[in-house]
Amino acid sequence: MVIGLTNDDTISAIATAVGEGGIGIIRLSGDKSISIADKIFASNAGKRVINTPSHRVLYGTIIDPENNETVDEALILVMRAPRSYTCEDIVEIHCHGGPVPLQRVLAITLGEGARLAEPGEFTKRAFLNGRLDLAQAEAVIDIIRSKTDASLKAAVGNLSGRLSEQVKGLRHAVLRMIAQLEAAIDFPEEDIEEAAAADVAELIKQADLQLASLLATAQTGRILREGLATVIIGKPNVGKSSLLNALLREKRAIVTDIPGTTRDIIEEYVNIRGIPLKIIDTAGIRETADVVERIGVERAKELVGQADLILLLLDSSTPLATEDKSVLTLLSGKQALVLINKSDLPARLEVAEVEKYTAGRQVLKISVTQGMGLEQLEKEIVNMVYSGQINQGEAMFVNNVRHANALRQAQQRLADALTTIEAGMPTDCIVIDLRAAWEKLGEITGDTVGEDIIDQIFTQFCIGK
Ligand SMILES: Nc1nc2c(c(=O)[nH]1)N(C=O)[C@@H](CNc1ccc(C(=O)N[C@@H](CCC(=O)O)C(=O)O)cc1)CN2
Ligand SMILES: Nc1nc2c(ncn2[C@@H]2O[C@H](COP(=O)(O)OP(=O)(O)OP(=O)(O)O)[C@@H](O)[C@H]2O)c(=O)[nH]1
Ligand SMILES: [Mg+2]
Repeated sequence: MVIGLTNDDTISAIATAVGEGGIGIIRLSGDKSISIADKIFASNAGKRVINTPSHRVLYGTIIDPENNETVDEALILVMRAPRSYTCEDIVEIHCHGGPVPLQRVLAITLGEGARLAEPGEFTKRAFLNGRLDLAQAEAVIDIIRSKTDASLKAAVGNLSGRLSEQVKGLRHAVLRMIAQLEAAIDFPEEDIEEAAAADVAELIKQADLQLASLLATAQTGRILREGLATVIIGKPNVGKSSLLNALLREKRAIVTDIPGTTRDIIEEYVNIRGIPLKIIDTAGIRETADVVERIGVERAKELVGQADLILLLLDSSTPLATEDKSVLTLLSGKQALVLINKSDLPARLEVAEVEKYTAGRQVLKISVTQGMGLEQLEKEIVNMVYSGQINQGEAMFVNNVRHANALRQAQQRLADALTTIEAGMPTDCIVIDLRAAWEKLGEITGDTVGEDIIDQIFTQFCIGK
């Protein structure tokens, strides 16, 4: 998509969700917002939009200028540049929240010279006009898409600039290192350059610590944003679908006592104590001649490869079968909890026996139908996600893969600079590595990032945001 330099246009879009709602909002941004609104709005008190100060509301009706027809009753909110979300003149038209009035009012604004906004264009303007940096703009979409209170909290922290501040601090530190080295180059004495390089080596180590502690939050941050990809596996009839239903607290998947009930995968989001789980119920894993079931089994095995967490179910009422052992081999290299289900029934399978095959992974006894052990299961999941992250309430999370990658690359560049120093290479070479680190960090805040990446980020937004 080409957006290019379209900042002169006045843009318009429906800002609220489609469908019926109490009220709905059409938002205009740009130089002509106020004059367009003035033309299509009649205030009950006889006031004019063009004379309305910033952050004031008028009450009246929207009139179609084509035929002077009254379209809807509305409130008009005026926010004048630069005191607005986009730093441009903004007018919001609050009308009744139905698709027909909203589309009609939108069409009227377009008829008066506004252009339909591209996805994310309001927030893109906020970024281009310097109200938000790129990481903050990305936090806006994370807020909209947040899945739990904890995800929301992480995103709101990023909108307020918590991550940006740290990144800016790091960039500043790298810039100071470059300045120190460049100043030393100008001295004829060799030992001044060497001393500067030794100072910078220390500073790099400090910056690396800060980067490492930021990156340590990335795994949890990604989970808060995208959900913990959790796959339930096990041989047929162990209670996988029952567990999904119990965690969801609704009867989502079909449960029967017939092995091979679940054929296709079922995917749902569930909120486990603030952690969003993308939970996937799979077909029971076994050798089978049934073509449909076999495809289901193959897909279950594939999903294991992509999962963050595996919940492997066994049946307490039967000894370990060959099928169980083959399912257990799938755990290799994965984070997993092993659950011995149906522990309400007479036990034929003990924890100690199972532990022979689980390579130190935790084994819990549960009964889905009796609700036994489910609380502990939820606690263990939370522990796994937050492990090592103390003080999570106030913590800042790198919740975005793009940011984590840029941080990792910056860290690599700093490591390169350190190697360069230790090899006694010329100061110019150190500066090249440091500059690369500085640029990588700038990609997070959008200070050093190409238009293609910017476009790619904002086109993921919804229209009207
Ligand atoms: N109706 C409505 N609700 C909304 C938004 C909106 O645009 N419209 N927002 C966005 O989508 C969010 C709020 N974001 C906003 C950010 C800045 C300004 C603003 O006018 N800022 C000025 C004025 C500050 C002041 O007077 O204190 C400024 O910063 O200069 C408004 C909303 C969430 N709720
Ligand atoms: N006694 C007892 N029965 C259970 C328990 N959990 C599930 N069941 C029963 O076990 C049977 C199979 O449950 P499902 O949830 O359909 O098992 P599944 O693993 O999804 O089975 P497939 O989809 O066929 O692979 C049902 O009759 C459940 O009611 C439990 O904790 N105790
Ligand atoms: Mg099932």
